[in-house]
Amino acid sequence: MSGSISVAAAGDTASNRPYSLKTQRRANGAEPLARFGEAKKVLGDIYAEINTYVDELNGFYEDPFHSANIDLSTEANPSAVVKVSDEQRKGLLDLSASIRIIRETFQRDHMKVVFFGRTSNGKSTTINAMLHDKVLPQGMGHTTCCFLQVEGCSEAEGYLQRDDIEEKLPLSELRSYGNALGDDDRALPSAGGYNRTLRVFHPRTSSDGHVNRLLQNDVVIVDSPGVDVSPEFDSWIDAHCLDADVFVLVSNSESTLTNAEKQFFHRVSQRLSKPNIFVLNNRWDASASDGQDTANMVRKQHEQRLKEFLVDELHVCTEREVKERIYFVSSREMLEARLKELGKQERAFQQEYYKERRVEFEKFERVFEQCISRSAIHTKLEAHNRRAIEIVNKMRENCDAVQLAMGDQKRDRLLAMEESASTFTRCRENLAGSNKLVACRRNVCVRKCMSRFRPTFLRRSSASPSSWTNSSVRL
Ligand SMILES: Nc1nc2c(ncn2[C@@H]2O[C@H](COP(=O)(O)OP(=O)(O)OP(=O)(O)O)[C@@H](O)[C@H]2O)c(=O)[nH]1
Repeated sequence: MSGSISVAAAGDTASNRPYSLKTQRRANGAEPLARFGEAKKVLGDIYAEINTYVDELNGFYEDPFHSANIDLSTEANPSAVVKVSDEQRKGLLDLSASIRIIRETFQRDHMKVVFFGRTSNGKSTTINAMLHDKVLPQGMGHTTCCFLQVEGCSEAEGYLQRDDIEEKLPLSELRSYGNALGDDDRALPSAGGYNRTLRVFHPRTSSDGHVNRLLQNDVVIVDSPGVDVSPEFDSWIDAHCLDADVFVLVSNSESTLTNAEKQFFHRVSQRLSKPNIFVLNNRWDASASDGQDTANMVRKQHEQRLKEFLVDELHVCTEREVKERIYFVSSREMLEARLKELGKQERAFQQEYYKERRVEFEKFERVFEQCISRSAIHTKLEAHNRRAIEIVNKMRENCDAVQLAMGDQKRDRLLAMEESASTFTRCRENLAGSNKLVACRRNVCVRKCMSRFRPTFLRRSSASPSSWTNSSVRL
């Protein structure tokens, strides 16, 4: 999948496409996570532009003559003025409503990764290592008691939000609400079991100016209660996984995958088509004490079993792809090293061969970032891209229908005008004929009058005028 987003219509050449993400990415050398934001921005611009056209068209449909600077006050019969049909106007209003909803929806779109695994395998520690900060509570025993969803916020101070109340809670209460080992009874799963969500809003940029790359780039990270604490897999998947782009199974490299972990991912792969699953064999620092040979044998055994699980059982990746999906890491070492580098702690836990594990953790992060960005663009933004093309096509159909209807109306009017013109010509000819007839009749009449009254007139006119007074002319 290229990640190239374009609403250019078929037939457009690559050179005249205004929105080629590939070109933009090449120009600014953007890293994988940034591509999602770029794609989102480009789509936002596209939808804003489409919206302008829809508004403009709407203005025209409402009052076509105003748009064309035609003064209707001089129109003899305004009710006969050409109008856009209700159907087309409604069609356009519907498009406008869809654009508004899509713009609102995709502003909320993000890249989402969900971490699963058995209690104490190190899910929270891994998330903290990836965030370069101790955001989530971590520790021995069963700690995470509900789904903790970490998101970026622009505020300087982070906050919490429960799924049942809107009120923002201070970040300092995370231990009370999200941690089964909390020191009071406010831990979340009172109703709704482990399926509850506590949203953890963490500043994208910390007070010391450190930019959190994942949160900065719209990545939402979900930590889950251990898969061994509850069998509510289906409801977990429905509530938290249907929009997930990537799943990370944090397993314990000191043991083997448990049935609960396998079952969970069987359910996931049944409900989602080809989910992107990464497996982190965590606590790999423990292998350092066993010597390299033993570590290599254990690693091979894990790799073989995990390959069978992902490729042969779940069918979620190929034999080639699986190499990029399995990692042997120590999240604790990684977290502590990063905290030390940021000056947040003095000493860092490190075992022999730490550097190899660090390289592997960083490789996981790189591949993970490429995968989540590609998946989110593909599943989330491409749907909006397709919808944008649909909307443009519908607008075009709508305009075509209006143009056709107006063409029909114009033709009818031309026909009516031609008919009126020929009636007018006929009337003028009739009038000219009538004038001739009247003139002719008048002449006949005059002649008749003359022939009848002329002798009398001449006779009288030859007599003296005094004789006229006592006599009258009889007609
Ligand atoms: N040695 C070692 N310890 C680790 C590693 N990762 C995590 N731990 C420790 O394991 C304990 C449990 O880690 P968490 O991150 O809380 O485990 P979790 O999977 O989130 O556990 P729950 O929240 O209870 O489900 C903590 O004491 C961590 O310090 C690791 O890579 N190596």
